[in-house]
Amino acid sequence: MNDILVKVENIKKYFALDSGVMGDKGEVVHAVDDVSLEIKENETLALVGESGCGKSTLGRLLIRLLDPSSGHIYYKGEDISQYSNRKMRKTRKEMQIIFQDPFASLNPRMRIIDIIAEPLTTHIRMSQKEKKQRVSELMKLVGLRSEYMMRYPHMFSGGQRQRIGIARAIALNPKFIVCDEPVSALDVSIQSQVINLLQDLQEQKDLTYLFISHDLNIVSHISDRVCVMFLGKVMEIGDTHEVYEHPLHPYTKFLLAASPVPDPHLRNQKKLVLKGEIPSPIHVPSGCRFHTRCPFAREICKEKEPPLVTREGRSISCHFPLE
Ligand SMILES: Nc1ncnc2c1ncn2[C@@H]1O[C@H](COP(=O)(O)OP(=O)(O)OP(=O)(O)O)[C@@H](O)[C@H]1O
Repeated sequence: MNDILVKVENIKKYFALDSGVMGDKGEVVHAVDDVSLEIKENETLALVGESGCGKSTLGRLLIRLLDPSSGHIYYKGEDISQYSNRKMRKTRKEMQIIFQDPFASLNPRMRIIDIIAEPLTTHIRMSQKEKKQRVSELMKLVGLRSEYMMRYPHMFSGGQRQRIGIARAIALNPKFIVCDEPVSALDVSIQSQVINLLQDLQEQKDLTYLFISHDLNIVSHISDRVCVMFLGKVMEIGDTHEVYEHPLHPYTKFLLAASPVPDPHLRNQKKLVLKGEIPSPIHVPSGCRFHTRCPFAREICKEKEPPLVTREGRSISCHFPLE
């Protein structure tokens, strides 16, 4: 427990947009902009922030579904950021992803047995009997009846499809799973069942999760620590309950205040109203990139980017943290 499983150092992902029609210089989206963080073995680190702040891009970078523009990614202490596809093969078995949309992420023309067994058959040679056996075990593990393995995805509900996605993700006994908004496409009544399943599997199989979510209630329920991102950058990281009770970054406080939190103690927190719109990740503001929206911004915030400073397990990037 508490060994570092995944670590990123100064990771960046910039997307170059196509050049304009007049042949002018193409613009660059700063999707992930110099992020450093660690994920401990067996923990759930939640990644939160408004739409477009770079959560999915960061999740995909960590498991090398995307190549970083610069920076380093370490898995079990090894720098995998420049690994070739061939070299990634072994590591990739230990890293999986669960996607948001269980309708789009399952091939409608494939039977469930083939969907779940896909990662197995690409990595391991197995007979049809062994495949059936393993898929049957996996289906039981995620609460599905194995008699349904010859059916197609359209014959299942959203929650069941997400269970199929989860069975596929755990087929190779991974250690690290990026859960990218795994329940946000599901009915609220189904969400907690899938969350409980993820928690049970984590316990049984010693899994480590990066849990990407918009829903701060779910995050408070499932995560050990939370990382708050804004415009490609980390604003705050810390123990989830401590961050929820005493947010130190004005942006974290805003996110919590804007979210319907059932805890009456948190509900009474003073509301914080942000100015303006989220700036463009193409034209990132100078200094602290949050300054154009921050009600507490002063002159230095416009000029100097605050470093991410860690004290007593809490990291924060702000010139004037809240008391
Ligand atoms: N392939 C791409 N090409 C160009 N821009 C991209 C690409 N992928 C992502 N982006 C941009 O990078 C930024 C970060 O996107 P990302 O999907 O990582 O954010 P997010 O926080 O996961 O958002 P959401 O919660 O809406 O999924 C956005 O501005 C997005 O438009």
